[in-house]
Amino acid sequence: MVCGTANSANLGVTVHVEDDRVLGTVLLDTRHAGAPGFAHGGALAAIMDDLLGQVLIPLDRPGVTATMTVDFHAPALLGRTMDLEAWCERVDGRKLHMRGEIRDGETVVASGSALFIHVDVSHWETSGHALPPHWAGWGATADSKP
Ligand SMILES: CCCCCCCCCCCC(=O)SCCNC(=O)CCNC(=O)[C@H](O)C(C)(C)COP(=O)(O)OP(=O)(O)OC[C@H]1O[C@@H](n2cnc3c(N)ncnc32)[C@H](O)[C@@H]1OP(=O)(O)O
Repeated sequence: MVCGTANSANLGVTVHVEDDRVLGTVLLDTRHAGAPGFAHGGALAAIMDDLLGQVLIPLDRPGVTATMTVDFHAPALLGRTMDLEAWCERVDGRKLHMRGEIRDGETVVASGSALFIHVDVSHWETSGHALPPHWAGWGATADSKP
């Protein structure tokens, strides 16, 4: 619902990995409004959750959000391309401490911190839906990492 290109109702987030960081952009419009002209905080929170979750890829650890805090520092205007950045601050066993920012130019519009928990890929098999083929073996070597 945030970045999936197969979903025409996605929020239009695009991301890529550079070294151990996730960088990206998003351009919100009237579909994502809270107050007129301003992005809904829930849309920003969804973007933050997904952005922080993308850090699982360079970490090579499958995981899920256990808890997340989003601080809203400045109003997010619709119709502006905002920059996204996220990284892993600390790994403590299965606990993955993620941080990220949504910025409009030099202004940090929102910052986020989350605890993700490293899970086995089998965590998602309980839904009965097929997993993406490229998830097979994901994180198999993660436990041997520092
Ligand atoms: C190509 C790929 C693309 C991938 C790109 C993906 C992008 C999308 C990202 C979206 C991410 C999501 O929205 S994920 C969807 C939303 N999240 C969920 O559905 C998660 C639902 N919750 C759970 O399934 C479970 O509660 C888990 C897995 C989080 C934890 O259960 P568990 O495995 O049994 O582990 P458990 O023993 O309870 O907890 C392990 C340790 O974490 C701590 N812990 C657990 N929960 C919390 C918590 N809320 N706050 C503080 N601490 C916590 C425990 O105290 C414990 O610490 P200690 O005693 O060891 O010290």
